[in-house]
Amino acid sequence: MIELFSVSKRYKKDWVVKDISFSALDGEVIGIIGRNGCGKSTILKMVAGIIKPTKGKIKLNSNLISYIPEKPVLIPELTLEENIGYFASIRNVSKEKIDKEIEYFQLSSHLKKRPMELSKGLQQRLSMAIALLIDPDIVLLDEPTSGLDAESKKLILNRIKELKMNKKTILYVTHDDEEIENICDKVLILNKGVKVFFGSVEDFWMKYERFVYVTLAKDKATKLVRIEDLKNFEDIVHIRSVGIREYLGGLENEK
Ligand SMILES: Nc1ncnc2c1ncn2[C@@H]1O[C@H](COP(=O)(O)OP(=O)(O)OP(=O)(O)O)[C@@H](O)[C@H]1O
Repeated sequence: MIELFSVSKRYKKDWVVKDISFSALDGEVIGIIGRNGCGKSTILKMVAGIIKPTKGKIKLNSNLISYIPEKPVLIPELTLEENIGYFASIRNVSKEKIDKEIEYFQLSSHLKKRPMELSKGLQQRLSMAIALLIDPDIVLLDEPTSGLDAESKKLILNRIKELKMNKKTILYVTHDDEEIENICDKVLILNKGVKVFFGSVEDFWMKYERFVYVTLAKDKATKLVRIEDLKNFEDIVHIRSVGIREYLGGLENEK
């Protein structure tokens, strides 16, 4: 469990996280959403204990925490096998657990390669494998699937679902609407360091008016339409939902 009580962070004169409170229960995935620079990574780093809040308090029910930053932290001189071995030796991890992670993330045919020789997807899979060696209770992920190939994405998302089933508490920074709908139980929406919304995806859509994109047969034009206004169109050939991020981006652009 993760609890934030009125947490704020200041860098020099700038408050980049302002008075944030929320809690994440065991077995919950909380999506952290917002534009670039709105304080998402700063929140993860404060929960991970890498940086300290300027104000407020963070309570965790376990100190078994894994933080997976957006860019994998690997030792360039070591092979994949040596990287895992090194991190496992610091944490006293069994050979059985190492083999399990290598197998899960399908890394066995790449053991002798150095990080530079691995694709972005394989580097991220290795980073996840290392992070999960300690069997953490709290997992903090910063856009783990951003820019990855489909196979790596699937492996990582399935593993997150499994962690959730095993009652781990997960904070998940994402820019991906589909992932928000598929794996997040709740979302924390930030704007310039301020909490705009915290609650379930369903509650978000109850609170904010829902729009969809429709394509009309007549001119094949795509229009943004309120759900309750759909009945006014007779020639719709395609409907696409508007995701949370897209929705928030649209609102900001309209201002
Ligand atoms: N060490 C630092 N010193 C000074 N300012 C910082 C530092 N780290 C982050 N910032 C600033 O704090 C703000 C929030 O940064 P943060 O990385 O938390 O945003 P983010 O929402 O994760 O952005 P992105 O989506 O681009 O990763 C930004 O304006 C950033 O420039």
